[in-house]
Amino acid sequence: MTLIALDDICFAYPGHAPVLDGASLTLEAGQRLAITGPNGAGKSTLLHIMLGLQRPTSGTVTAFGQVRTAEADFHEVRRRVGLVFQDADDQLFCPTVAEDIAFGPLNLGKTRDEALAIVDRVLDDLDLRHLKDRITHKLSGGEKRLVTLATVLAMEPEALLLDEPTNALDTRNEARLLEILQSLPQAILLVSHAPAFREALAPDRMDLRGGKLIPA
Ligand SMILES: Nc1ncnc2c1ncn2[C@@H]1O[C@H](COP(=O)(O)OP(=O)(O)OP(=O)(O)O)[C@@H](O)[C@H]1O
Repeated sequence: MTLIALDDICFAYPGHAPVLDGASLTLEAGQRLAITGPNGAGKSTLLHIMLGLQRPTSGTVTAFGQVRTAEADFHEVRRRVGLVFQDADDQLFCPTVAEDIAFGPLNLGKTRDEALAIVDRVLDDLDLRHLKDRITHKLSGGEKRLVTLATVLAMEPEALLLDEPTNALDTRNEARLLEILQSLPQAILLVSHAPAFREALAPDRMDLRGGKLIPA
């Protein structure tokens, strides 16, 4: 089953040369797909387009069987697809780790008790219980990355878009993250410059060059 399809996507930031020039891909349920390409190729932009954070100048975004164009179309997509941003500081904005993780479930209409149970479960799953009451902005870079993943998993998404998830992780935490991600049932679209991590998690790979995606 196709979860997300990009068809012939073109995109330029206002006043700049095109970043995407006919990029197409599909993400199937359970698939692990890596996107590679040089710095500035447009990989993060592509992930943002999938969630409607940027709108293509032409081309089609289809998610869960429906073409998505207007802002309202993307609300459901953002509920069902979790994005781990390249920069953790773009994602963490509550005073404590527990509040940051509870934020998504509360927004989805869970009660306070339900949200707190989810916080405990996700922190246990990721072996991060010790961070629960920490002040988010005082975490180390690596701790922030792992908490970011926790905030996304708390939403129980059907697919994960991971933008450089190993950034700021030491070797031990990179290995732990790999183990955690390998154990998840969700489809994963991975943008990563770390070849060993990428190959271990996502055997299928597309290369973004000249604004197009080419099977690699
Ligand atoms: N808000 C913006 N306004 C103008 N240009 C932008 C904006 N955001 C990104 N860009 C430019 O668009 C291009 C694609 O950026 P993007 O972050 O998608 O690339 P990337 O492939 O993810 O790069 P990296 O591997 O370095 O993270 C780059 O040239 C970048 O400088």
